[in-house]
Amino acid sequence: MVLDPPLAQPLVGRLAVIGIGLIGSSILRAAAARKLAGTLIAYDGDAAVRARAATLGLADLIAATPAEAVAGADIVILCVPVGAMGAVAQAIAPHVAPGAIVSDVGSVKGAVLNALRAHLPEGVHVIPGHPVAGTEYSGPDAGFATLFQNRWSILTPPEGADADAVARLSGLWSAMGANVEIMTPEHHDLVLAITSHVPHLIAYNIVGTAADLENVTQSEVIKYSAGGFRDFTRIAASDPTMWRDVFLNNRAAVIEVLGRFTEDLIALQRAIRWAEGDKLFDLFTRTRAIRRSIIEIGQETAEPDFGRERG
Ligand SMILES: NC(=O)C1=CN([C@@H]2O[C@H](COP(=O)(O)OP(=O)(O)OC[C@H]3O[C@@H](n4cnc5c(N)ncnc54)[C@H](O)[C@@H]3O)[C@@H](O)[C@H]2O)C=CC1
Ligand SMILES: O=C(O)C(=O)Cc1ccc(O)cc1
Repeated sequence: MVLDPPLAQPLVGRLAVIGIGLIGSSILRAAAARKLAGTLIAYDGDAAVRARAATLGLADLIAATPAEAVAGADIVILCVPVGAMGAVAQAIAPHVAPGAIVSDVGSVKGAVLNALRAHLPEGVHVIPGHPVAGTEYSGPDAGFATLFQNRWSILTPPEGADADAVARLSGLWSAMGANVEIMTPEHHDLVLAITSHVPHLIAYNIVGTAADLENVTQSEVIKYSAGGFRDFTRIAASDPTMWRDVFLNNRAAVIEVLGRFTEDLIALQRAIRWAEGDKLFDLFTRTRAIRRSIIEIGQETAEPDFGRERG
């Protein structure tokens, strides 16, 4: 996958990224590759990450404090775990210029909007966002410039948000290759509960169950793990802090979806008990069609290659 060529004129004067992990470093790489900002500034709470980001040349300036990072910034994007958004918003609040945009990339939107609005002053445009793109890897080395190419980036502006600010943020994501969609935080959190959060929970659960069984079967779980289980282990290798925070901050939607999921699972269990092959066959036929339609609209490659496609 290739990025479009650099812009003749940057879209943003100063772009500040707080949290230089997988997503933050991918934004920095994409913005640098396409010259989307006059100046790129980055800050991370971990000194070792700041040092690594400097070695990798990820920004024009690696700030020593959150205050230094956001001073004079036109757009600030918080790329920290969902549970850390409030503390970062509080730390930057006195230093963000009026009229600046503060956004984020968190996987949950309702709780993050509340956390940001609780701390940031009125004159700052709070426009939460979520690029629906990632891998099971973390840290500044894991990012890559093409991560957002042909992926959705969802913005969840609060009611009455400044239309020009939303357009500027949307333009930045488009320039990084993303397709931008706008929705309410509540809708986002319900949709992502079924498409991302509960699937991750299922992966964590099945790998945990298999690991417990392994005590009984003495390594056979690993030895004979076929394609399906291996795919689950990839997802279950995702960052524990990030995913703990996702579940703690999207509890209502996850519990709602889990309720539906367990009902459907029990129905499958019953079909197996009573040897109702038609029921199983019908469901598997429907789900196969869903997978094929996802491939057709280009949101997935036939062979997943997350994390291998660095550029
Ligand atoms: N990993 C993924 O596939 C995706 C993650 N997201 C969201 O992006 C956000 C970041 O995730 P990743 O980049 O994967 O995580 P990461 O673990 O790679 O990076 C997070 C960085 O934030 C820093 N950090 C933590 N607390 C901080 C604080 N209080 N102040 C300053 N820096 C702090 C950490 O030191 C770390 O370098 C999360 O909110 C996550 O929900 C969104 C889409 C995909
Ligand atoms: O690695 C995968 O399969 C993912 O699902 C990545 C991912 C993780 C969290 C998000 O909020 C969005 C994308």
